[in-house]
Amino acid sequence: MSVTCLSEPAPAKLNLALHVTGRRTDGYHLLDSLVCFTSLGDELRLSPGPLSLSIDGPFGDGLAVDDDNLCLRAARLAGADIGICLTKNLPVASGIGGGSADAAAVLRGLERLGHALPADLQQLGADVPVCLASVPARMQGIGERIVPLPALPPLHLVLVNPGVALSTPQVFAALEQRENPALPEIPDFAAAEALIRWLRGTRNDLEAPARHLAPVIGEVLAALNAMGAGFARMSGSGATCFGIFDTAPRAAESAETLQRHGWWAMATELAQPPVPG
Ligand SMILES: C[C@](O)(CO)[C@H](O)COP(=O)(O)OP(=O)(O)OC[C@H]1O[C@@H](n2ccc(N)nc2=O)[C@H](O)[C@@H]1O
Ligand SMILES: Nc1ncnc2c1ncn2[C@@H]1O[C@H](COP(=O)(O)OP(=O)(O)OP(=O)(O)O)[C@@H](O)[C@H]1O
Repeated sequence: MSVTCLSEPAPAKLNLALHVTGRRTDGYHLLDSLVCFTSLGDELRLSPGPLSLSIDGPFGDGLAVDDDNLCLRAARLAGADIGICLTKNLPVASGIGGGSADAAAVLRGLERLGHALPADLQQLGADVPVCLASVPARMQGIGERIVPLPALPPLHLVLVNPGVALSTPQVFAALEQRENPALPEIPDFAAAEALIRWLRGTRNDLEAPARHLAPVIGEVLAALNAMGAGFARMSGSGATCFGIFDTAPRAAESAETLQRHGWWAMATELAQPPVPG
């Protein structure tokens, strides 16, 4: 029997804009979000079964290898016996979709090995459908309505996490205004400047409740602006924030400076679209 091992990247998810537009009767919130993915992310390797998980990487110690791990839940949902190695490069519970990205990467890998995708992906997490696509997209509903967008212009990004884990349900619970306007129409952006102009007319509605729970987020945003970011905002339910810089060297230099605060700060770019086949 041939032994097949494969690797699958799990890019970090960024909510460039995130509007909360309502709430369903089951308590889930309706969202309207411009989502993109970065070349920085976790890494998954799949090898023939039985079902198992090992975790390494800079944030591996913060994540228990238990049955609830989203990698194992994804494999069980797909009915697959598979050995999974996860290199955890992204901080846990940090608003950049680490768990959802990992689950989606396991499902993408299993699909390459001939497994069918499970029907109800959202039982793994609201962000799993958009992470499965891992391309720039408008995300609506509670995360199930995904409209892929034309490629975004190149962005020189810095991601900063101050080391405070935020619980997504707690951030949603602390939201004061649940019915906000939808995103303005999303044009085809010719350059980063046009995207930044558009972003200035949008919000992350979860930023205020997250800052209430973790005031250090305000310090992170101020530090990104002080470093010369053309735009800075929190992603998802926080606490990770992103800054958009003019050039890759300025992003790299800013990340290095921000690390001196004791924060996780990484320069990155938008993920390249997956190569078909
Ligand atoms: C805030 C976002 O990061 C934006 O991309 C996501 O919507 C969160 O996605 P996620 O972490 O995959 O979220 P889940 O694990 O499905 O949900 C965690 C909890 O967040 C709240 N939740 C999540 C998504 C959503 N549309 N409305 C919600 O109210 C619910 O209390 C839910 O129990
Ligand atoms: N493989 C995984 N990676 C990260 N978290 C996981 C994983 N499996 C289970 N979890 C659990 O999921 C919870 C959310 O973690 P995650 O890193 O996905 O949050 P997040 O970045 O805030 O996600 P989102 O941006 O989708 O809200 C954590 O409490 C963690 O214990």
